[in-house]
Order: sequence, then C-alpha cells, then structure tokens
Amino acid sequence: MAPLPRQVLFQGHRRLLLALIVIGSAQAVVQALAVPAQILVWLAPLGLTALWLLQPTLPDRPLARLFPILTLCSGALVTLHLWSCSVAGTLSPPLLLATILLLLTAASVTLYPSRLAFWCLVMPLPLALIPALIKMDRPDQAQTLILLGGGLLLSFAILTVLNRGFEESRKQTHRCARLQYQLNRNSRRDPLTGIANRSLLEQRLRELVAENRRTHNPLTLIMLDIDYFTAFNRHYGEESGDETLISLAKLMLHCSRRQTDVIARYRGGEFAILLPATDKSGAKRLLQQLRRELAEANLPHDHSPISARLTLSAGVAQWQPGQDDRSLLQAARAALKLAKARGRNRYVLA
Ligand SMILES: Nc1nc2c(ncn2[C@@H]2O[C@H](COP(=O)(O)OP(=O)(O)OP(=O)(O)O)[C@@H](O)[C@H]2O)c(=O)[nH]1
Repeated sequence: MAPLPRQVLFQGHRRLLLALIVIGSAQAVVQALAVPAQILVWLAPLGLTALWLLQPTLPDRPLARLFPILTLCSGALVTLHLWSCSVAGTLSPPLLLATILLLLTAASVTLYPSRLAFWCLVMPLPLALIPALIKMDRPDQAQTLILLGGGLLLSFAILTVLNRGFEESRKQTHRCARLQYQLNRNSRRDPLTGIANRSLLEQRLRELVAENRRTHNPLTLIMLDIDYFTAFNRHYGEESGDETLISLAKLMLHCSRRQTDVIARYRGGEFAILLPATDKSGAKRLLQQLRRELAEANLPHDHSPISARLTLSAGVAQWQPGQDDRSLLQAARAALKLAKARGRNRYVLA
C-alpha cells in the first residue's frame, strides 16, 4: 500500500528540517565566533529542532491540522536566522541569495505533496534579503531581485511537476483501494439478491460460534426453502423465479430487526437467517412475521401441490454449549428436512 499523502509530506518536511538544523547550527557557530553577543542566530536551530521533534507525533493526531502553521513557523525561524546573519555581516549578499535559492529548491522537492505547505515555508524567506538589499546600489539590487524571481519561478515549476505526478498516483491508489473494496464485497454477496452469500454466512457462523464459546449468548439459525421452486421455475420461467428470489430476500431483510442479523442465500431456493443474541422464541416470532408478510405479498404458485400461493418451509436450531458451527448448520438443515417431510409450508424447531 502506498504511503498516505500526509505521511509523505511529513517525511519530506522532516528531512528538510534536519537539513535546515544542520545548516543553521553551522552558521550559528560561525557567527557566534565572529559576534558572540548575537543570540538571535541560535533561535533558528533551537526552534527547528523543537519542530523536528514534534513531527513524528503529527500524522495521526488532531495536531496534523496545524501542519501549515508549523511550516510557516519553520520558514519564519529560518528567515529570522538569515536576517540576523545578514545584519551581522557574516553572510555576504551573494551567499545569502544562494542559500535562499537552495532553500527554495529543497522546499519544492520535499514539500511537493502540498502547495500550501510549500508557500508557508518559502513566503517569509525573501524578507531575509531586505537588510542586504538596502545596502546595495541599484544595479546590484535589480540583479539580486531578478535572480530571486527566477529562483522562485524555477522552484514553483519543480513543485508543479512533482505535485501533479503525486496527485495522479494518489488518485490511482484511491481507485485501486475502492476497486479492492468492491471486489471483496462482491465476493461475499449473492449477485442476484444482493444479500450475503453462503461463504459469508459460513464465515459469520464460525465467528459467532467461536465468540459464543466465551459469552454463551443465545444464537439461532433458520434455514428456509421455497416449496416446489423447480416446479415454479418450470411453470413461470427462470426470470419470474429470479424476481421471486429477490422479493423473498427483501421480505427477509424487512422482517429482521437487527443490523447484526445475517440474511443469506444458501443455494438455489434456499435461504438462511442467522440471529445473534436471539433464542428460538425470537426466531419463531420472526418466522411468523415472515409468513404473514409472504401471505400479504400473495405470490401465486399454481403448480404447488400444497397451496395456490408461494410457501416456505423452515428449520430452526439454537446453538447449544459445546456445539460447533457445522453441527449447528446440520441441526437447522435436519429440522428443515423434517418440515418438508411433514408436508412443507411449516417450520420445525430442532
Ligand atoms: N430462477 C432461479 N432459479 C434458480 C436459481 N438458482 C437455482 N434455481 C433453481 O432452484 C431449484 C432448486 O430449488 P430447491 O429449493 O433446492 O428445490 P425445490 O424444487 O424447491 O425442491 P424442494 O426443496 O424439494 O421443494 C432448481 O430448479 C434450480 O434451477 C436462480 O438463481 N434463479
């Protein structure tokens, strides 16, 4: 997985800060030797070190919102430092200009994921040239300003190119993540009805049974089968069969009351409803409501030997301590088989 934009930004900014601390400390030492009373020059390396130490705590915390302000602080500290070097005369104007141009380029290369952070850092930098500019004559002033403008344009061009590439790869990463999410989701959904498929049901069953070994909560599984669905398909056609499966899935979703219930298509005309924190009587209430709503839906089935309307058979099993997921499924399926053997259109409790 590619690093998040913000993390890339923090890493880049950390490296830039480290470089600034090294350069600033070296200059402060040189300046302290020349003018011992100049304490301003120590502010920049000290302040930048504080920012550098703060950086690793940023990406995952609310403080991350302050990032542009911190970047602005870095720029202000460096500017203050260069200004005091310029006033004390320890940095000649050409060297000062070269340092600023170097900083502009370094900022565009390290802060490219965010234009805002780049501008926050570089905006104060040209101010450091003011004391040197005041002392210069006109031609030198013009030359310095032209060089500074050229440097700014160049670093902005570098920033734009790198930022565009970065944005493109960031979008690509997001697209891939979304596709991956959809793929995972689709591999666990029944494509016709949109409800969980057998694989997701079995996974949730395994997880809930494992959890129940600790909690001993009630857990109930209902297996349902459309009565004479083969005859229905033959008589009304596969398309009507598909519509019936979709309507039944909707009815089941409507009857289930909790987000944690799992409604799944098990296979063909067979469905399953897994009810965590629910005992047999809760399952019975759900089945009675489902029967009521199915009767109200009034779906015709002229080729059913037991009713002129579509009916369901169901088997209900409640998890018993010590039981594993497979035997709970077998118990519910055995109860369903019994419901069918007893004439269908009914439910049987295991
Ligand atoms: N329309 C449609 N039919 C399907 C689909 N998948 C399986 N079937 C049909 O479902 C039927 C099997 O359903 P079952 O519920 O297992 O069998 P049944 O005919 O109801 O028999 P009993 O269970 O004994 O009542 C077969 O006719 C399959 O062709 C599907 O996605 N759409």
